[in-house]
Amino acid sequence: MTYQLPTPAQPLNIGTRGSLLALAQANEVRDRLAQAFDLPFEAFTIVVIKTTGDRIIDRPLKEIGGKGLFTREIEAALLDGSIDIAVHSMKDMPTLQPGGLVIDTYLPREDMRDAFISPHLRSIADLPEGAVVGTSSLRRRAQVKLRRPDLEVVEFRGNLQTRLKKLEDGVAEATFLAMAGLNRLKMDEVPKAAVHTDDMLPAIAQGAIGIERRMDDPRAAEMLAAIHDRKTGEQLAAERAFLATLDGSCETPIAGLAELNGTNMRLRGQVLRPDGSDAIGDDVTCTISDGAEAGRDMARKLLAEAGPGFFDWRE
Ligand SMILES: NCc1[nH]cc(CCC(=O)O)c1CC(=O)O
Repeated sequence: MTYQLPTPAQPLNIGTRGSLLALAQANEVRDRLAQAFDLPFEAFTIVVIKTTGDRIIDRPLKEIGGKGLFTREIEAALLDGSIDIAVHSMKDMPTLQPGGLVIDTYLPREDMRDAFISPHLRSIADLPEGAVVGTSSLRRRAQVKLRRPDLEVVEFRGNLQTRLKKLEDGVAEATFLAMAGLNRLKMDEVPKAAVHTDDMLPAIAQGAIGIERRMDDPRAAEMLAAIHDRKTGEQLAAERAFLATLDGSCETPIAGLAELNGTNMRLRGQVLRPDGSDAIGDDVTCTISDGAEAGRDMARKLLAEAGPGFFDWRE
């Protein structure tokens, strides 16, 4: 280490949102850094930052709109120096960071699959004709309707506990959550079944934690390099290149997953009409170092196939 390591008197400030999942993720980053540099926990402070997305909980995300709903305030804190690093669910991160900030560190990826959550049923196929499913995710809504046009999808926002309560109250028969979140929170008692990626291709970067820092902070760069997971970085390079070229906003149902096999990468991508009436997908294999290029190529191919108006609502 070339730089002065943090100490309890001058701790490294770790910024995060305040949800249970966000805190678990920030704690994991602190634990890994403490371990890697043999530092006491007191050499790190976890700074909770409330974002616009956390503040507005009574409206669908797509209505509030705009990218970076869950990141703007955290990135401002990085830029003004009140925090040194920020921990994010990469699924929620825009593909571009504000000038002066960079994300180039990832923890080992958790289970990237979606979980089917229902007190009594095990899979989408088990749902009776016309059953109600809750989700706030445009991707999951479109994927469910694609597979089962008979199902009714209702808006389901709020944290994990809120959603589980809604299931208990019978507001819906089932919902979906990321396996990663359930695993990180050790919510073993939640009635869940992992959905095969052939049945529901996950969101870009689902299950991956990324760490953002100032570009001109060599100490943070050197510390983070010690806990970086190269394989997750390679997967996300391809997935996020795919997303960036699609220019996906939170209003476009997009799915994608890169998987590594030796020196090869299998990349799958999917774009869907928001009402689930149509979907276009692709599945390619390339060498890992070509992943980002494969992601961009796939995006261009799917966009050409989709044509203009593909993402428009059609009620
Ligand atoms: N959009 C919310 C969000 N962002 C990250 C996760 C789960 C953890 C992850 O994918 O890393 C979730 C909740 C969910 O989809 O169940």
